Amino acid sequence: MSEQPAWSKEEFEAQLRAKDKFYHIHHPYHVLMAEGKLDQKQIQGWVANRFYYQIKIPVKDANILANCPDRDTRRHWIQRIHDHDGWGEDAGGIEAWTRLGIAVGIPREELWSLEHVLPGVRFAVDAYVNFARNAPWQEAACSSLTELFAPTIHKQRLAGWPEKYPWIAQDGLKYFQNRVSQAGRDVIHGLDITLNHFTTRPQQERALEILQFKLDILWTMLDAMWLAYVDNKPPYFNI
Ligand SMILES: O=C(O)c1cc(C(=O)O)c2c(n1)C(=O)C(=O)c1cc(C(=O)O)[nH]c1-2
Repeated sequence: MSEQPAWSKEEFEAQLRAKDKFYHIHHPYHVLMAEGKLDQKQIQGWVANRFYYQIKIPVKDANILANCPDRDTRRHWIQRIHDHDGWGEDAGGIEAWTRLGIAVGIPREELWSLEHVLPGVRFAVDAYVNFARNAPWQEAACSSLTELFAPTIHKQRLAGWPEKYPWIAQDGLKYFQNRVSQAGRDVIHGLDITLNHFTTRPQQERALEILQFKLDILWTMLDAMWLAYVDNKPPYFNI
């Protein structure tokens, strides 16, 4: 069978964007969160587990930099590390997430101890870091494209939480505020790399698989949290 013709860049981008139906915004844990139906323990569980994702994102990006021989790309990509680790006066996203933790009632030391991180969440996040370490840098860049869908989810929290979770101090939501513009900027660069690197139809289909892999990571993190904090069945609960 002969190879299918490549999609145009517009069609390829549309195929990538069509993956939004698998975004974790549709996961039942997220749906409950958006509806204001999570209790404090369940919000805390999410914040404490997502912290592991937050601290690994710059490690993931450092792996992409380490694999990338193109200076111009590195000059752009390094911004992501500054966004999370902080730079100069800006304390960065990890610190903003720590403030979110404090706002939901998790002391800084407790959050940073990682004591609440579930094995399933750790495995999923580590799979993302390992992928970035081992894959060609363009594939790793492509895997960040779930950020196409992230501004919507951050805006949903900013719009809904003050009314649905009035016990969370407004200061805690700053992380989401910062990410709306940062994610928008990241996506322009990530999309540019992806649309120009994956040019044949099999390569474009490979890009869709990579994006699905990343969607699976985000979804699987929430599966682990659902079992632990909604079904009250954390690992070894029955021993
Ligand atoms: O809160 C979210 O739902 C969400 C999702 C994602 C994502 O889609 O990967 C990211 C973020 N937040 C985020 O804050 C963030 O910094 C980020 C970086 C990346 C990435 O893959 O490089 N994804 C995301």
